[in-house]
Amino acid sequence: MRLLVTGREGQVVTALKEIGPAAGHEIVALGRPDLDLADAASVAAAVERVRPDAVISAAAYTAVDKAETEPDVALAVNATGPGALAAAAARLGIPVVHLSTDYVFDGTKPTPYVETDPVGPRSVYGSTKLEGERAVLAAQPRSAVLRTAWVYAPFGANFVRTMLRLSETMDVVRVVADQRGTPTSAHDIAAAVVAVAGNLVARADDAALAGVFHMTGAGEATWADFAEAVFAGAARRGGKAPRVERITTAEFPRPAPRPANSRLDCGKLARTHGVTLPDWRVSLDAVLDRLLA
Ligand SMILES: NC(=O)C1=CN([C@@H]2O[C@H](COP(=O)(O)OP(=O)(O)OC[C@H]3O[C@@H](n4cnc5c(N)ncnc54)[C@H](OP(=O)(O)O)[C@@H]3O)[C@@H](O)[C@H]2O)C=CC1
Ligand SMILES: Cc1cn([C@H]2C[C@H](O)[C@@H](COP(=O)(O)OP(=O)(O)O[C@H]3O[C@@H](C)C(=O)[C@@H](O)[C@H]3O)O2)c(=O)[nH]c1=O
Ligand SMILES: [Mg+2]
Repeated sequence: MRLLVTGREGQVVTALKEIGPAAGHEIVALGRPDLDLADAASVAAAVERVRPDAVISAAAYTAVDKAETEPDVALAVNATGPGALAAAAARLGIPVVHLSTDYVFDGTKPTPYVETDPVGPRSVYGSTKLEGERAVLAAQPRSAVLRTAWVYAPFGANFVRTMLRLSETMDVVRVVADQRGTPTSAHDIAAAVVAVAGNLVARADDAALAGVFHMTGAGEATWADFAEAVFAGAARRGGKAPRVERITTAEFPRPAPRPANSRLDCGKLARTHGVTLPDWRVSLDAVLDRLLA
């Protein structure tokens, strides 16, 4: 397949550029200024120029706290732009795989979220991503919206690299222990996105392949558990392992609220697309190997 991916340096787009060609796929990654999600005309022109087999909507305004003071930019990038992307895909008759987030939920459910649970975003980032889901599915119903969470990679801005950076100078790192979710590797996402796109292209008449799906690593953790696993992995490779001080969300105030429960039930994706992501601890090990080898 020839896949047009939005963004150039993001975690998921970079992982797609790494794994796509080896699997026989051409990855055309386009970002600003050639494809600017805040400029709908540039988005449509890019899709028409590349004429891909499917579009992967991986770019987003992901700075969760900064979005609180830039709601207009976040809405343009996370919703209006993806809507224009999906409209252009619909005109060419090609499917869209669009990435979304656990932050569409309020986090009050005591058990993992399923796709039919009511949404209730508590942040500008979450509400603009929800608008993006709706814009994509309205413009091109033959789309798969994949909600993932807690994404990390050997590159880019993510929690694993933040923790390793803090470990250089700190003996104790304070990390919230009352938000629960599942870390998800960008490379696992990339492989899953290719599989889902392949299904949508190969079985264009199968409406069950479209819609909203949850897609995270397997297992669960708090951010404090995640930090401890990063430090334990660093220690096994001869690096520094600060102590994690487990704190509450109230003890770590930030502009945007985060959901207390970010766990996503991924059964629908497994049943419909045959896609299951590995346990988060296994994938973390592979990323630490690359970062600390
Ligand atoms: N990071 C996470 O923890 C999570 C992410 N997601 C979702 O997964 C997807 C991938 O996230 P991730 O790879 O981590 O994202 P990153 O934050 O690593 O990268 C964001 C990407 O978006 C691009 N971008 C930002 N603004 C624009 C714009 N105006 N026009 C075109 N491109 C733009 C950036 O471009 P450039 O390369 O030029 O800077 C970059 O490639 C996103 O949809 C995100 O909402 C969901 C759950 C968790
Ligand atoms: C750096 C740091 C963070 N934290 C907490 C804050 C927060 O609750 C949690 C994670 O911090 P982050 O800044 O990585 O969180 P955040 O940017 O909110 O991560 C989110 O990004 C968006 C794009 C998503 O879609 C989500 O799935 C999620 O991955 O850890 C600590 O407790 N101690 C620390 O030293
Ligand atoms: Mg962040």
